[in-house]
Amino acid sequence: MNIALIAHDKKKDDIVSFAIAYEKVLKKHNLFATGTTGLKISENTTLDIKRFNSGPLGGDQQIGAMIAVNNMDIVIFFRDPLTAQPHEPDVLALLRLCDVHRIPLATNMGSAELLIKGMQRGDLSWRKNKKTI
Ligand SMILES: O=C(CO)COP(=O)(O)O
Repeated sequence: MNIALIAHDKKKDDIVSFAIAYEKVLKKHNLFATGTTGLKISENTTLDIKRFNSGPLGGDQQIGAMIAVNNMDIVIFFRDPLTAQPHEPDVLALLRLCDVHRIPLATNMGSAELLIKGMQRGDLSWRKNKKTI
């Protein structure tokens, strides 16, 4: 599976904790991240991650482009609902594309855990028959 990991600054500690907790599972998949999120995860785990630009510099859009061509299977995006982001339109566009293309999306730790556990038990195997909309 291709999995995107993204977090706003106040949620970086959460995504690092998540990556550490699920490192063994995540290691078996192709991981992608926005710039700073990917850096923090790399510094704290042994995970191999393809890093895109930082979010405000287009990283959300780069991940969105993968979603648009049906090349992303899961998006884990710990967004900060209490802080205005300079690139809010990009954030909304990314969330919107997940819904357009029916890509499983988790925006907090609880839902991310459910997604990963579901993936482990095969709940997302329908993603193997990747069809565009
Ligand atoms: O801003 C982000 C998502 O909208 C995340 O970007 P960074 O991982 O570069 O901090």
